Parts: sequence; C-alpha cells; structure tokens
Amino acid sequence: MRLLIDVGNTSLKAVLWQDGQIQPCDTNNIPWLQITVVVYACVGRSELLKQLLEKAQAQNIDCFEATVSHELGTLHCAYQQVGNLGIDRWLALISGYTLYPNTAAIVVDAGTATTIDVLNNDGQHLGGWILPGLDLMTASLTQNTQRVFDDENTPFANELGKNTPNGLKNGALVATIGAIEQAKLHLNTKNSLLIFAGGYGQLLQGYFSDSIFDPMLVMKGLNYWYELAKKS
Ligand SMILES: Nc1ncnc2c1ncn2[C@@H]1O[C@H](COP(=O)(O)OP(=O)(O)OP(=O)(O)O)[C@@H](O)[C@H]1O
Ligand SMILES: CC(C)(CO)[C@@H](O)C(=O)NCCC(=O)O
Ligand SMILES: [K+]
Repeated sequence: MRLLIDVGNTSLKAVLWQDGQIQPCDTNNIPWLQITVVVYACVGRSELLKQLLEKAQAQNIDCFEATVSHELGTLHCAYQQVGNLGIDRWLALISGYTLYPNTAAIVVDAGTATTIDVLNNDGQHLGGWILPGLDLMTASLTQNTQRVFDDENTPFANELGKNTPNGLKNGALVATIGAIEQAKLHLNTKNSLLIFAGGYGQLLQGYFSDSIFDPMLVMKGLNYWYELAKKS
C-alpha cells in the first residue's frame, strides 16, 4: 500500500493507494504497518509533513519526493528552470498525459491559486499561467479598497453584477473563465480536453461543456510520477 501526500499552500492532503484504488487517509490514523512506500509533493512548508516523514523513516519505509524534470517519458516541461515550476502543476500535467495519452489538454487547478497549463498532443507542455484563486481575488479587493465588500451567501455566477458582492464575485469568476478561454487559443486543435482539479474545480467545470473534473488529479499524478520515475 502506498501513502501519497500532497502539501499545498494551505493544507496537507493524504490518500492511500492500493491495486489501482485510491482511498482517503486520516493523517492521525495511518496504517503504517501496511505502507510500503511514501510518495510526496510539497509546494508549501509543513510541520506535519516533517513528522510523517520521520515516522516513515523510523519504520524503514522508503520516501520519495516528486520533482519536476525536463522530461518524463515523452512529456516535456515548458520551463527552462524546471525547479521553478510548481510540483502540483507538473503532477496534474503527468496525470492528464497518462490518463488521456496523445491528447492536447488544458489543465486547470483551482485552489488557493488557479493554475492553467497547456499541453499539446505530443506531450509538450507549452506553458501556463498563475492567477490568484477565486478567494484570493475577492479578498485582495476587499482588503485594499474602502467600499468593496463581500457577502458569504453570494454565489459566483457568470452574470453582470448589479450589487457590490455580485460585481466582486462574478468579476473573479469571469476573469478566471476568460483566462481559460485564452488558453484554448494556444492549441491549434478543436479536439483538446479541458481538465479541472482543486477546490473550485467543480464550480469552474460547470461553465465548460465536455470538460472533466477530477478531484484526485494531483494525487494520481504522484502515483504516476513514482511509476514513471522508477522506470527511467
Ligand atoms: N467543495 C469545496 N471543497 C474544498 N474547497 C473548496 C470547495 N469549494 C470551494 N473551495 C475552495 O477551494 C480552495 C481550496 O482548494 P484546494 O484544496 O484545491 O486548494 P489548494 O490550493 O490545493 O490548497 P493548497 O494550497 O493547500 O494545496 C479554497 O479556497 C476553498 O475555499
Ligand atoms: C502556483 C502554485 C502556488 C499553485 O499551487 C504552485 O504551483 C507554486 O508554488 N508554483 C511555483 C511557481 C511556478 O509554478 O512557476
Ligand atoms: K494544490
């Protein structure tokens, strides 16, 4: 059984992987005796990750940190400085490339930040964008203006705003939708896939027909990374 850990900027997520199945994992109750390997990725600092890795090492369980490389199989990274690309972005790309081979894709991970990455059907990552996540967009405006205010109950909608919270929330949503539309212009095919992940992935997916939401995209990427990295 594999323990997969994804450390983001706001939270640590862990799952167990066994025989192609992913199941949730409570970090206070990890079945250490059944774990054969720990595979992890980290874009933020985490005391909890340190503790988990110490526990694993105490039990002689191998731990592998996923890293970005210029290539993995026939997947190629757009960054010259591969170490600067967020590992969560690379893992989401690895998942897209593995789950939907030879398919051009736009991969959107919408959480604290929203990242949009473009992959062509040859496995070349063309690059991408980093936007503030929907909550960061609205918070930065309410925090830096006198009169822009939010309302917890106001949903994000693809409509013109006729009051302040609607203007604020809908502005953040359409900025994000517009960026995804711009990403499509970088692929010269109509047959591209649009894949969403992250806390706001499902909301955004609802605005694009024929798109996919996969909340486990980054976790699956950890597992694929481990299998592909072992081979090379
Ligand atoms: N149903 C939901 N479940 C979890 N988060 C949600 C949901 N709906 C909206 N969100 C928002 O999504 C964000 C969290 O998403 P996600 O867990 O993908 O973040 P993240 O950027 O991966 O975090 P981290 O930086 O810890 O990895 C928060 O801003 C949260 O308010
Ligand atoms: C953009 C985030 C914060 C998204 O989680 C992460 O992928 C990251 O820290 N990236 C580093 C910068 C970059 O990807 O170019
Ligand atoms: K993340």
